[in-house]
Amino acid sequence: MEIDKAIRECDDRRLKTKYNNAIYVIQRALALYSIEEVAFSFNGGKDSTVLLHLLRAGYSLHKGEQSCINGGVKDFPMRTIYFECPSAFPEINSFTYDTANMYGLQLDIIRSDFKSGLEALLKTKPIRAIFLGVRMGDPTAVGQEQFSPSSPGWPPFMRVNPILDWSYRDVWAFLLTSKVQYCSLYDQGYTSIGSIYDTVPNSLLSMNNSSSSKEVFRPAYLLSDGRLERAGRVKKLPPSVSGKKPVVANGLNSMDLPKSSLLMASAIAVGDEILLGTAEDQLGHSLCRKLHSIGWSVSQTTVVRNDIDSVAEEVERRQSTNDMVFIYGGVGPLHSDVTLAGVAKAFGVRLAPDEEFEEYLRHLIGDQCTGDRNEMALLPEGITELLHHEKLIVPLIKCKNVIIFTATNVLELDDEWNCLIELMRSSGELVMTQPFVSKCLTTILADLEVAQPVSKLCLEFPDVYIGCYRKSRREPLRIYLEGKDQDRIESAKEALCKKFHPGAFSEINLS
Ligand SMILES: Cc1cc2nc3c(=O)[nH]c(=O)nc-3n(C[C@H](O)[C@H](O)[C@H](O)COP(=O)(O)O)c2cc1C
Ligand SMILES: Nc1ncnc2c1ncn2[C@@H]1O[C@H](COP(=O)(O)OP(=O)(O)OP(=O)(O)O)[C@@H](O)[C@H]1O
Ligand SMILES: [Mg+2]
Repeated sequence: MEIDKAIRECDDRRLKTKYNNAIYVIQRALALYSIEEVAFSFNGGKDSTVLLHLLRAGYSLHKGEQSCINGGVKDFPMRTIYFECPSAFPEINSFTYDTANMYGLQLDIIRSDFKSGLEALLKTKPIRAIFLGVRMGDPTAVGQEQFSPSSPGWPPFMRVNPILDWSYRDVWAFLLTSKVQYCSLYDQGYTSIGSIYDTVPNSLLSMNNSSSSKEVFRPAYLLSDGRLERAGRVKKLPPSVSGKKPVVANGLNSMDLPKSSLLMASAIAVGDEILLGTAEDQLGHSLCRKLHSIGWSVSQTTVVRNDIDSVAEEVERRQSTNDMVFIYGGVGPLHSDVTLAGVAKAFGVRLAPDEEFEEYLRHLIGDQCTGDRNEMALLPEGITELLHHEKLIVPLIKCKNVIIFTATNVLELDDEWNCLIELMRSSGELVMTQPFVSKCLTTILADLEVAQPVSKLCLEFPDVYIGCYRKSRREPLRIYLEGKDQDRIESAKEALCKKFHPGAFSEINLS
């Protein structure tokens, strides 16, 4: 079979791995279901074109035809479904029909929507499994495996996704290596094709020549960043206006929130080395100061082991009771780097290859990243948002209300924090509440003398945080008053002083 031969003879190791895995899925599906019971959902797009040739190769191998030199171009009896839509590009339509002709596909053309079309088809045909060219990163791929039963409410069939883990690069490596035809739109700058109403050529491929009136585009395979595959799709609204909620408690919108409201965060350090006493957690301290400086309260800082369940349990607990959770440590390619797996587990999702993140890593570490599988580019599926900032070489990772810092020291944290604040401020996602006001008083009075009056003061000023601490047993006691209302802090201070003889307290500046 010509496809199989072309891939096996090429020297792209990654492509071979992807090909072998896809062929394996196809062969297992063909072992499970008879050829009458399977169908191929083909729409002339690049992903389904890849799948067509994988299916031809897989079917041929399944039948033990490896020795067939010409590959039997028309020997592909699998039922092929095409949902034809009036808003499809004419080039897509003609490519679909021409391809069906060339390979002798038995085309079932359906002109209704996917669901009712499938309902009608499955009533008359014994179809039990449908092959799709869905890839991770496609909006519809979330939660799907290579074998995924159709969703509740859909007619029952198995969705088989042999190229689920293929990237944009993998798709083009396959199409170019196997030298098969693809829809002409991909040579005109289209990189992902929807309908005529929502798809334009990808401007990143524009060869903008001012002397020519018609814009010219380079072919799709020259798009170097697969993460920008959908840049030619009509833009969705930016996060701040697309209904995404700012990070605040109780489902309130930032606009509704009084500036004095208390927002709660917690920090999780992941590191056996901290628990072993080998290293110190300096980031937690720095993070508390930073959060405090923007008026946020920190409910807890914890240290957990480099263990998926420990991370998952802590994240699950904290994310449900805090407005935001910050986690650091345990991010990278080492055996102990399990933070992302823990976050994924906490939210009940799996880790999936993230093409966008993989491109960043590829630019950062180049060749070391071109393996068959890049573990570092696995991120919690469907809940991850990459926060890009020009000053960061890799974007920050945000999973719902959990921010994952990659910083390993305070200076790196400063950089990540500053970028985060800038980004979330401009998108309206982070509410900057009124900063805290504090006063610190010292006294040489004994603890026993101040104990009761200070307890009473706490009851009189429930909105003011009143704390006592010492730097050492020999030094004076420090009483700390903190809150968001300057006048209340002043009143609490006066009330405290009135309870003792004049001069019993003196105010010190802590900054
Ligand atoms: C053969 C086939 C099977 C599908 N099965 C399901 C399904 O089980 N559950 C579902 O929610 N959507 C299913 N869909 C719909 C797709 O997930 C998706 O909504 C559809 O491709 C629309 O994408 P678009 O809006 O980008 O055109 C199926 C589509 C096709 C073509
Ligand atoms: N109109 C359709 N008819 C039949 N199958 C379809 C249709 N639309 C989508 N599909 C199935 O869903 C898969 C995913 O569609 P998707 O648009 O992501 O990829 P594609 O169209 O193959 O390539 P591209 O991303 O370049 O548009 C297709 O490969 C195909 O299997
Ligand atoms: Mg498409």
